[in-house]
Amino acid sequence: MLRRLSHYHRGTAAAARLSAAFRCVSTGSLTITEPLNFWAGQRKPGQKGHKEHVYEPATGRILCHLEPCGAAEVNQAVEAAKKAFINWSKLSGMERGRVMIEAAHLIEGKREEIAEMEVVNNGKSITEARLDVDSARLCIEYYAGLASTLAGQHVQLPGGSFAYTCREPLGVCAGIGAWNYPFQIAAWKSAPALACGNSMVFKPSPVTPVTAAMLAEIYAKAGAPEGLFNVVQGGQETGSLLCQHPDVAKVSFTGSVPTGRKVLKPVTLELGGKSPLLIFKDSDLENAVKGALMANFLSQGQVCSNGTRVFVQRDIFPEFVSEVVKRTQAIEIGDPLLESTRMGALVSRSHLHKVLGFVEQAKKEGATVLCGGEPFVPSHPKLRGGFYMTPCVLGDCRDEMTCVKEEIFGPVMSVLSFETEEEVLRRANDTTMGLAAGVFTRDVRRAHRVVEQLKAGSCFINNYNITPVEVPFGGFKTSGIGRENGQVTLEYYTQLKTVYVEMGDVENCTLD
Ligand SMILES: NC(=O)c1ccc[n+]([C@@H]2O[C@H](COP(=O)([O-])OP(=O)(O)OC[C@H]3O[C@@H](n4cnc5c(N)ncnc54)[C@H](O)[C@@H]3O)[C@@H](O)[C@H]2O)c1
Ligand SMILES: CCCCC=O
Repeated sequence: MLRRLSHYHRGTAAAARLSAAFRCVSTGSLTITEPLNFWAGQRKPGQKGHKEHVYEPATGRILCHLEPCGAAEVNQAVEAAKKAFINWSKLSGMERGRVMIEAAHLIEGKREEIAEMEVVNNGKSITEARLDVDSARLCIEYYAGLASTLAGQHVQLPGGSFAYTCREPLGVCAGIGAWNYPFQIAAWKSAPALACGNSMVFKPSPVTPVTAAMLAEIYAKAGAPEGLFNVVQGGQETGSLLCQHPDVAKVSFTGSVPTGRKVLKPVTLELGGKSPLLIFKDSDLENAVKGALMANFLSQGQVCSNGTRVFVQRDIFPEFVSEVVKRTQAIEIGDPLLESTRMGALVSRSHLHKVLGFVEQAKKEGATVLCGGEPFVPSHPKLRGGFYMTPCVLGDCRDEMTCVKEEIFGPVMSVLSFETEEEVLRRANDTTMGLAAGVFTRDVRRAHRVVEQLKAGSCFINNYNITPVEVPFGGFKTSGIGRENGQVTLEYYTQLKTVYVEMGDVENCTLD
C-alpha cells in the first residue's frame, strides 16, 4: 500500500532514476528457472511430475513453472521449521533482532531487484512495488526492535512469594499469502512471528510465487538458522495440508472471506472488504478527490482495504464526481516497469474477466459507467497479451446493487450520494464486512464522531490506504480476526505463561 515517500525513503525519486538507468529486467524479457520452494536452507523441487504455469501479467507470457508441494514436501518443510525452532526460541530477543536487522539491510540493498520481480510477477507499477518492498523492510526492522522488549509481569504476593508471567513463542507458524502484496505479506507475517521466537512455513499465492523464495534466501543470508523461514508452493491443496498439519501451532492467513472460513486453528485472518469512504460537503475537495483515487486505484484496485463505496454529500456530488472522473481518465496505464506508469496489469486473465464481469453486471442492474470499465490494449506489441483495463467510476449506484455489496477487487469505484450524517453511517455500516473506512471533513468533531460509529477495524480521517507498520491493521466482522503490525501483534505470536513462586514452605491443608 502507498506510504509517504519522503517519510519512508528519502531520496526515492533520485534512487528511482538511478535504478531505472541500470535496470536489468525489462517487461517480457525474464524467465525464471530455479525452484521456488525453499526449506532447510535451500531451494527445493516440489512434487515430481507436477507443474503449473505462472504468468507475467503485463504481457500474458509464461514467466516460470511452479512445482506444488504435496504432503511429503509440506512435512519436510514443517520438520525443518521444528528443528530451527529449538534453538531460535532460546535466543534472546536482542540476538533474534540482530539477524532480522541484517535481513532488513539485505532487503534495502536488493530493493530494486525485489521490486522488479514483484512487477514482473504481479503486474503492479514499479513505483508501488518499491513502496511494498520498503514496507516489508520497515516491518522487519520494527519487529527486530521489539524482539528485545517482549516481557511479562511481576505480581507480588503475600509472604514474599510472587508470580510472574512471560511471553513464550508458539512453535511452527504457518503463513498463507494472497497475490496482491506478495513480498509485503510474507514480511508482515514472518517479522512478528520470528521476533517472538517462532519459525515459519509460508505459502504464497500460486499466482505470485516468486518473491517469497527471495525473502527466504535473504533470511538465510542474514544468519537465520536453516529452516527458520520456509516456503512451500501450491494452491488450495498445499494450503490445506499446511493449515491442518498437526505440528503447526498457528495460522496467519491473508485472502478472501470464503477461503478464510475454511481455515481453522488459532488464526490471524486478514480477509476481504467492501469499505466505505464518506465525503462530507465541508471537505477539502482536492484532498477528498485524491483520497478517493488512493482508496480505489492503487495496485490496480486490488487492495483489500479499498474504499470502493464512495458516499458523497449531495451538495458537492456533481463537482466531486466530475473531478474524480477527470483524474481517473488521466491515469497512465501501461508497462508496469516504466516510471511514468501509474496503473499496470491486473494479476491474471481470469481475474481481469471477473472484474469486467462485475462492470457488466452493474450496467444490467442500472448503474451508469462514468468512465473506464473496458479492456485496455497498450500500444506496445509486447504488452498486447497483458491483462489491462481502464479504471472505472460507476454512477447511479444503489446500495442493493452487486457492485456496491460485493468485493470486486479491481479498479472499480461506486459513487453514491447522501444527505445526512445519520443516514450515511447507517448505509456505510450495512455490510457483513468491516476491514476499513474513511471520512473526509474539515470538522474535527464530526470526524471523530463518525469514526467512533463506523464498524471497521482500520479507519482513516482525511486520507486513505496509509499503513505505517507501527500501527495495527485488520478488520471487524467477517473481514478478519487479529491484527498485523504494531505492538499488539506480538500477542498473536506468543502465549502467556503464569508462574507462581513460593518463597515459604508448603502449607498442606489436607494433612495438618
Ligand atoms: N485483510 C487483508 O489484510 C488482506 C490483504 C490482502 C488481500 N486480502 C484479500 O485477499 C483476497 C484476494 O486474494 P486471493 O484471491 O489470493 O485469496 P484466496 O482466498 O483465493 O487465496 C489466498 C491464499 O489461500 C490459499 N488457499 C486457498 N484455499 C485454501 C485452503 N483450503 N486452505 C488454506 N489455504 C488456502 C491460496 O492458495 C492463497 O495462497 C481479497 O479478498 C482481498 O481483499 C486481504
Ligand atoms: C499486505 C497489505 C495488504 C493490504 C490489503 O490488500
